[in-house]
Amino acid sequence: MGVPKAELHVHIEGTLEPELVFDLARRNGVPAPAGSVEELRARYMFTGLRSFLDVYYANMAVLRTGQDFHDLAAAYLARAAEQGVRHAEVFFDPQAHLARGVSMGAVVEGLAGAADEARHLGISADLILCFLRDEPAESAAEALRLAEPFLDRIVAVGLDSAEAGYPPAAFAEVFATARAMGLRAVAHAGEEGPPEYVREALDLLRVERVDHGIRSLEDPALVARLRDEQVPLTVCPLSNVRLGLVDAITDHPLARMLEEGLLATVNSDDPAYFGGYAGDNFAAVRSGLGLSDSDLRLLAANSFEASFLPEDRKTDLIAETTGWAGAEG
Ligand code: HPA
Ligand SMILES: [Zn+2]
Repeated sequence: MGVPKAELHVHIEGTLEPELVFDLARRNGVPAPAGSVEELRARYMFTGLRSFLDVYYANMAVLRTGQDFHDLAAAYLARAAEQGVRHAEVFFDPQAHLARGVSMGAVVEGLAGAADEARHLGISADLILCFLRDEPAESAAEALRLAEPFLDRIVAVGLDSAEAGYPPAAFAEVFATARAMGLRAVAHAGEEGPPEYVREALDLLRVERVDHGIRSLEDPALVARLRDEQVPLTVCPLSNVRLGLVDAITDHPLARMLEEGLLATVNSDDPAYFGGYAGDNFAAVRSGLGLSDSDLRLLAANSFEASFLPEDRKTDLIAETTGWAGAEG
């Protein structure tokens, strides 16, 4: 089960396991992207973010109906709950689905329905609408407009997809609109993009968390700011290794981030593609970096602290991490 934790960086489309790709292709009468589950899984050798995204967008073409989004989220939430996730803030990429003729309502209501049902498993979930940074800002604004009837089911906006060459600045206006609607804000920055993109996300998008942020370590002044302001960073260790951004789990900068006093959390990103869910990422950094049980408790407490949960629920969940008996317990 592992330490009780929140997952703050998971793309629901990145939880689409190969078996479900084939089930949904059959159910919807659309072509499967490969001849077999094994053949599809064998393609999961990535040379960088772009090479991963090509497979990720191709596979999600099997998602057509509200039921599909429901089933996708139900499967993820059940697996996350098994690994000790008590709360998840889940990204979704509506522009990718709207482009295939799937409605915003089908996506949001499918995902939100599964979240409601998963409460009996002891896990809560909120949705984060992500804009695709390699699409024009007008397309992001249109997605936000289409989401307006569903804002009671969405906690925040985010920014994802190919990062290098797509700085946050272009999305300042749509983020301002989203914040004026009462949504919180996060953005991927400093995954493959430079530290300057992290500054832009903070200063121009006014985000409350930075997703990834690992390249911030290249800039000591930025590290000092992230520490002083206790800006949460949603780090995804197995993702960074599988995309070649970090050579090996034993070299992952998470340990240094903790030493620097940064508010780091551990997350799975796209667990169907990168070799594991939230608990698997905790286990990987524990053995790969030699983290102690008290480091794991700190990472788990950070995850609740950095969440968009109400303060009273944060306090209760942080108390659960303190009471956790440890990996051997
Ligand atoms: O790791 C990621 N980075 C950016 N965009 C993404 N969309 C899904 N996963 C990712
Ligand atoms: Zn991500």
